[in-house]
Amino acid sequence: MPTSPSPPILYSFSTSKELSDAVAHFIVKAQKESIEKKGRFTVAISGGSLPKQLNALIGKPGLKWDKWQVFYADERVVPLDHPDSNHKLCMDELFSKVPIPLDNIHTIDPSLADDIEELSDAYEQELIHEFAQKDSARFPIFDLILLGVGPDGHTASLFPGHPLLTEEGSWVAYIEDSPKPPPKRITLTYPVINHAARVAFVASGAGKADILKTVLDKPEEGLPASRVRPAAPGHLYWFLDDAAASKVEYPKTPYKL
Ligand SMILES: O=C(O)[C@H](O)[C@@H](O)[C@H](O)[C@H](O)COP(=O)(O)O
Repeated sequence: MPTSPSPPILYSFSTSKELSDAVAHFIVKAQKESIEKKGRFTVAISGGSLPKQLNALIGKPGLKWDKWQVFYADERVVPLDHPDSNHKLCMDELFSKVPIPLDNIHTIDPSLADDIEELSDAYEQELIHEFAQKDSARFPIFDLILLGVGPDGHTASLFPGHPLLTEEGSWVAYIEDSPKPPPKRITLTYPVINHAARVAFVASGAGKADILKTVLDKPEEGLPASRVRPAAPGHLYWFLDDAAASKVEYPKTPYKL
């Protein structure tokens, strides 16, 4: 049974190249451990600036792309080739440049867009198909969930003050009033995020400095990103650049490549 969360581990890097290289190194290591244990690597990825920051994975040795099972931590309810689609973004930035079998990338079904509840349930079924039969767990245990953080402290499509923050049963939930456009989205819920083996936030730039100070130094304020606390044996990692980390007092750990 999961127990109380271990403290977050914060890394900060002086350049965006060092940040991307460390994130790639971390992912290779997580992938290796997961494949050794279970023969597969289950990952959930957010949108925003994150997919671009994964570019150090392109051409990196040691990656077993055929063992990856990729889901989206959140997705905008738009066609898969729409400029707002997180899937399109991830394809453009990463997946079209690496030998991952397309069947291993689990997208929403935009043909259900007229009924967002059905679309969200169908995505939950996609997760159940991957996880429930194999791990028979109440919630899926992702090997890695990669998240960003927005200027209001949101993460995935979990926004401050939204009723979704208290969702306890569903694996996937939908929102139709996202303050960040586009308004219709689906998102993994906290029970899923907080059951993961590893959750890693990646954020960069001085524009994130104030919100990261609140998220990391004042978790009691309960911003959505502060509520990400994977239960033991899960771990939470923050990969920042020095500009983003400039106001944070939470102690940094040196990253060992
Ligand atoms: O689809 C989305 O909108 C994202 O998943 C969202 O949660 C994102 O990760 C943050 O808004 C940070 O975005 P940036 O990295 O672009 O600041």
